[in-house]
Amino acid sequence: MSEEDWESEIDNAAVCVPSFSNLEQAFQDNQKSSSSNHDFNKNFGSFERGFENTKGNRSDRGDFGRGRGRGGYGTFNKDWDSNDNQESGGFSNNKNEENGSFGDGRRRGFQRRGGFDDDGKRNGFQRSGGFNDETSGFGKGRRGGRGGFGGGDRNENTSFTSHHGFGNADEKTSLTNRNDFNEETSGFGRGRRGGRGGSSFSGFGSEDINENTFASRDGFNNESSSFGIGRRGGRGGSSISGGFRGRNEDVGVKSGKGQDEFESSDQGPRVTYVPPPPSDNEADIFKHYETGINFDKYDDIVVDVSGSDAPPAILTFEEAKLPDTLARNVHKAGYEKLTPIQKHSIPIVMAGRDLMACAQTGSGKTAAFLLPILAHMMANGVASSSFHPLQEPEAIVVAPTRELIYQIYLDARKFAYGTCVRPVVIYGGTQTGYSLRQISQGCNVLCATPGRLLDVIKKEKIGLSKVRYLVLDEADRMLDMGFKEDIYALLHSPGMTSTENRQTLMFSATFPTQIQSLAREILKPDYLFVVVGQVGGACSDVEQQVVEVEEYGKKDKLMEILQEIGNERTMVFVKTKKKADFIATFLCQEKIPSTSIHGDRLQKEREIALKDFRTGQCPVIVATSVAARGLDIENVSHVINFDIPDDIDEYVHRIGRTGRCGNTGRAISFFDRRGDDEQRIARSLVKVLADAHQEVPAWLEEIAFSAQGMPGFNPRAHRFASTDDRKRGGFSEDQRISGYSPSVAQMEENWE
Ligand SMILES: Nc1ncnc2c1ncn2[C@@H]1O[C@H](COP(=O)(O)OP(=O)(O)OP(=O)(O)O)[C@@H](O)[C@H]1O
Repeated sequence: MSEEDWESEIDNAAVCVPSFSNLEQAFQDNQKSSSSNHDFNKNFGSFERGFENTKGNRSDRGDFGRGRGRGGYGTFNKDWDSNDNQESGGFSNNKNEENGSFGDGRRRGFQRRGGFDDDGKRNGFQRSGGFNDETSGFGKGRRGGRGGFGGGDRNENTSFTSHHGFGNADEKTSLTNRNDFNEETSGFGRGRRGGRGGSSFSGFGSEDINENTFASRDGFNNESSSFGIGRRGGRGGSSISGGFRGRNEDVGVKSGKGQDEFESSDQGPRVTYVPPPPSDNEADIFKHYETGINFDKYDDIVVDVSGSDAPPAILTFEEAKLPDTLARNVHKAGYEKLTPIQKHSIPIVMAGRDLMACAQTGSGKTAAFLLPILAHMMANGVASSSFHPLQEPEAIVVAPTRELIYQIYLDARKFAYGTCVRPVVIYGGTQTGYSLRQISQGCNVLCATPGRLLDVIKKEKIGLSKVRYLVLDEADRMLDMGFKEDIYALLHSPGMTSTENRQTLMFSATFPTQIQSLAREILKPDYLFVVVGQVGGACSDVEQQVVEVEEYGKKDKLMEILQEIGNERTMVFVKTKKKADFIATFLCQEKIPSTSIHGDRLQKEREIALKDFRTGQCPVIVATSVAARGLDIENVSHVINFDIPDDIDEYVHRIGRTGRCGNTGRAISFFDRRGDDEQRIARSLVKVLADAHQEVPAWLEEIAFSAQGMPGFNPRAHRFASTDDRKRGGFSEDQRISGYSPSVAQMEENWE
């Protein structure tokens, strides 16, 4: 069979899989019994898609991978769907023995060597070689052909029996070690090594299944496709929790260095996810939430504009003299009054100046750059772009996360509604072909994550010679480690307009002085710097509270707070991806409908998670730093820092997910005085609290004071430029004294 044939093989395989009706029933029961599991069922929907037309009795024969006597992808027999896997061995051997699949031990199946056999309860998938030995697996491993439910010694101590797993929930044997499952072993169809296929099966079975069952998936599927088809990942395999994973679907992280926010088409499996198109309904396009009681108080915030010949601020939208359609759209979006950053940025951008702008979270920075760009483009008679394989946009907006760039795109689309300006969004985790199709249909304003942008430039689908506006949103992040290289690559891409011939605009709520000097290199020398309030200051509408909790007491404290909060929308930030899954799962078990978002989740899952959070289906989302910046979600009443970030800017962005647009919010941060991050951040935290007129606990002040002796702590460093760094001769004290280092949270999210 040729390479290409695998796809059809897997398609056909769908017909041959066993019946999941019992299982489905179990899931449905499950859904009824617990409100926390709806996502699982949603995922199950996808799963069905992958295995549609299943024929009941074929299960006896296994063969997810459709025959060839290779065991294929195994069998789901009655033990499976009755959630008895642990007790009875789950994938009991009888039916499968003959057929490979889950049976027939050593070389092919699950039993004998542990896995789902009679020892299931004791061993789960573990100990004696995981599911199989090196060559077997659900079918067979690399040498054996297809399948590869994984295996290998690494599975030791890694069982599969938790809420994420096959069987009944069992905290003790939960999936916290799930990643071990894969490393260097085949693991459920760990593609390249694992042969063809396999499955992740995360979240089959018990009543504890819920949205977070996905958690194990990535562990299993890393570098593979598993149940998908996967170029590298071998052929086939499944990601049941995430639905069918097609060929070469994204697994998120670019290996080695780099951001999790994008993937390069050169590396790793190809992505097939095509996001659903946004609604075309006008009411949906202009849907917005109300400004809060403190919106008018924005006017009291001190604004500092530095640089020469700054144009005067405008006070009203009328003064902006926006083209009629744009003005109408602004009105329809519910914008009646300008925020301070808009008052200053709009005339500056319209005057053709470069800009570095810093204003508190949730104060309308997106419109502050989109409106003048669109107005300018319209006033200059932008040509309606039409189909062409190479597009040359007039404006490019770059942001560090997929969800954020999508949000910016929606804003651009809203403001450009009914005009000939066509915004397009492209981002990692989605099919490249889809991005290219979107671009080729016409593109005036390109919103992109950096990796995907470089990709399409390299493919010569985007030309840069007409770029008049380049926006870096969350600019400090974009110039920080991880993204900096890409931004420089963008700036030096062939055909890119020179600094003199374009306007470069940078926006953020934080701007460490070190980054300001980097930023200067890509701005015109006469750029203007607008600071609303204090650079890096927290949003004044967020009530901040720091609670001392030791690590082991955090879960209980979280429960206590969430029970108090009730159904209000809450974001819980943790330090690692694994912890995000773990906490979300824990909350679901405690009957608090929760979801999670982090860089190891598939893009589709990330979008579903966010949607569930936005709609209130899951009022709690547990997130890593991937969700810290920019996300604008209505009615987030609380942010809880389960783990304190090790970087004060990260803290400011995280708590800025609440208290937006004049609304009030509350942030509660757990502080374990023995933690390194806590020691590192203590002093800056005290300053942020004090600056925002929040209560600073005495014990925190004490810790901050004693933190001076901590390694890595720089007592003279202050990260709070009150204004333009040029005023201090271009170098900050902390820059001179110590090098800038990225936050550990960023490292975890981006580099892991
Ligand atoms: N002038 C305005 N009138 C009413 N609502 C506005 C106005 N400007 C912005 N908004 C709304 O305020 C919310 C926050 O705006 P936006 O997301 O642009 O904030 P931001 O400053 O970019 O925040 P962050 O720093 O977190 O990225 C959005 O819902 C936006 O639609």
